[in-house]
Amino acid sequence: MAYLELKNVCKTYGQGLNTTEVLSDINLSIEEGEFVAIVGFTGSGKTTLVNLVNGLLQPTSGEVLFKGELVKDTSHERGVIFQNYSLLPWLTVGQNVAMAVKEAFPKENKAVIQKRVADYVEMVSLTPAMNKRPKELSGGMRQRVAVARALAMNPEMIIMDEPLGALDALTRGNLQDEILNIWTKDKRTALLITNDVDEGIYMADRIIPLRPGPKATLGPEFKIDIDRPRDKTELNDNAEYKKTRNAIIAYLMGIGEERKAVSKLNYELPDLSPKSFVA
Ligand SMILES: Nc1ncnc2c1ncn2[C@@H]1O[C@H](COP(=O)(O)OP(=O)(O)OP(=O)(O)O)[C@@H](O)[C@H]1O
Repeated sequence: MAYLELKNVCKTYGQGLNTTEVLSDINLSIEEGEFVAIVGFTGSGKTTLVNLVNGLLQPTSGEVLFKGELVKDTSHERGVIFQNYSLLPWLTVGQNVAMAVKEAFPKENKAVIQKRVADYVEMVSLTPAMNKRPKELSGGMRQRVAVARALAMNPEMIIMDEPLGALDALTRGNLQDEILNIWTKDKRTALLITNDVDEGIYMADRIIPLRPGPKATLGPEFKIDIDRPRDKTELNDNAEYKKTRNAIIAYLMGIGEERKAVSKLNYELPDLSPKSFVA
């Protein structure tokens, strides 16, 4: 049995003449312990997909199953790191993280909760900002609080909706490593939505493109056959990395060209710029 399974999932917004089928016939199967990345075009329905997996949205048709059960609601078994950091503005950094930890561990005593909060705030290097409110933080700092908050809840499955997009390269690299550490150490399952092909190759076991909508659907999967732990500095010279990256980019560029030929809409490609990783 797959750990997470999407079977023929379609999602439509609007009614009558204003109906748009955003996602069409999505089939996805993720095994326990896997790390899967979905690379998608801007506006293709990535957040809709995350919300279906998370339980915030229900499919118009088809099924989303988590450990064999229909996903009907959100659950802290599936922790989501959203791209828009969604912190409570009247709570400090520590209080924002503590609220989530208390929800996930309602029976734990105050000292255990405080220790967990301190550990995760430290993990994202925000201990000096522990007592600050979101409006006193930069966008990147807020995003780091959102990462700490989601991971501190110890979710069985980590779902990430372009979580690191707003961050500078160094912070982004550090958080990628922290997320990978937690995924490895705690044997988690992860679904990463990203527009950064290199981030997908560095982190995932498989990359699956989400073709642009309307009626976005998943493309063929690309397996990332590179041993772990992966070394960012060595990746640039790794033949498998180059081969996989080229294949994914050729596929995405092909879709871009195909779409341009049939539509005047300008689709924004995922980030394909050549990259040197920051060690
Ligand atoms: N609640 C809604 N009602 C109507 N249309 C919606 C709703 N939510 C999203 N859409 C539309 O569905 C499409 C996909 O949106 P979604 O946010 O899932 O895409 P995305 O790939 O996450 O976008 P981005 O890359 O900009 O974050 C867009 O055209 C959007 O306008």
